[in-house]
Amino acid sequence: MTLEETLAQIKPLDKNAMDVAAKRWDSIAKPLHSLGKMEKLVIQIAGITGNPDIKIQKRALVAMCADNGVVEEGVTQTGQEVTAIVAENFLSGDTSACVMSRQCGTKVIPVDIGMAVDTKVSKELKVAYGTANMTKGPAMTRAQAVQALEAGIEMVRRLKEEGYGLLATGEMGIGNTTTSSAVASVLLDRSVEEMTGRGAGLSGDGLNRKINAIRKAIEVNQPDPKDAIGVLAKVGGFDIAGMAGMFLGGAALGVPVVIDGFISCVAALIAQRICPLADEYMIASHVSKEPAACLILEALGKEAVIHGEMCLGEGSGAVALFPFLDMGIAVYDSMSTFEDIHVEQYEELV
Ligand SMILES: O=C(O)c1ccc[n+]([C@@H]2O[C@H](COP(=O)([O-])O)[C@@H](O)[C@H]2O)c1
Ligand SMILES: Cc1cc2nc[nH]c2cc1C
Repeated sequence: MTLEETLAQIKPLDKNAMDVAAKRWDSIAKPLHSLGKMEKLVIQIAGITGNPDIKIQKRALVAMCADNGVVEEGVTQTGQEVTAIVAENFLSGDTSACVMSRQCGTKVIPVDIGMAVDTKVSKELKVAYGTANMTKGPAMTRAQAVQALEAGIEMVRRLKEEGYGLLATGEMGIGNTTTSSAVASVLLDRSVEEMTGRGAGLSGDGLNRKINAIRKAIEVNQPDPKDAIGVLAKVGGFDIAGMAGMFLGGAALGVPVVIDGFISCVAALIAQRICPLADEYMIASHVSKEPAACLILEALGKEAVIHGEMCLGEGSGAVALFPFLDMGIAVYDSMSTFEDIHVEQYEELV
């Protein structure tokens, strides 16, 4: 499915399905609205799928793995080779997000969307061998940005066909908090300092180098904030693009896609700027400890469930939401109603 075809398919949420789901919650024998965001998320999922009959779904975490040319500027705590090592560990089940996923019956699928080297991870959807150094010119071409968006859309299409009904976004890419801060600073029109944090554990000097590199990348590339694909191409990354594609694909195909941490939030923001209707289809999970994450969620109008001071990436925060969702869906699906237990509700006095 091309990007253009995908965007043409995105419609508002199914309000009828949401009304039926809200009524079902209100009939359940418990204080009204007392399961808070559990209730809201289940109603949102009914709107996304167009079906108020929600069952516990086959679910997957897609980890978009890519390298970022900007690491040449000394903006990270570890070397670029870590991307490939962790990406391969996704295959053997040996990353933190893999361990968490096993706890909640989630299949983990790493995708090489643009790593600098080839690994055992499938490179079927690979766009290029890493991005260019954005302090010297655009990170990628516009055509590559579209190709990476379409790779994300394609993952959602395939997984839906295989019966997956709930997807978590994840990523692995040394340097991707630098690109994410650059994109966030441009799209939200906020200062680079405010949007930049320590990523995967950067020291004081490193943080200054990171801020300067982002400033330089923005100065050299002059991204237009009104052109989200242009911003993505100039100062973004393939990992961000792949996740943004997943959000657009989820919106077009009626599949709930869960936002993870900072990098995933930036991808969600790009998807929303490409297609404003798409944000209704995104599910917020947690607020990353990276300083800009809460500002991006606010700009998206999303309230996360988990305030856990996590900032690991890989999709770890997104899968952490799954047990919460499972509990909500189980109550929604199987709990007795007021009528079942012969309890009368009084009319609300106005
Ligand atoms: O998801 C987050 O909020 C998050 C915040 C900080 C770091 N990370 C992870 O750390 C890596 C990027 O950090 P860095 O410092 O290399 O830009 C990347 O692989 C992410 O998965 C992830
Ligand atoms: C080991 C390691 C694992 C990661 N997972 C996500 N980002 C990461 C960064 C590092 C350094």
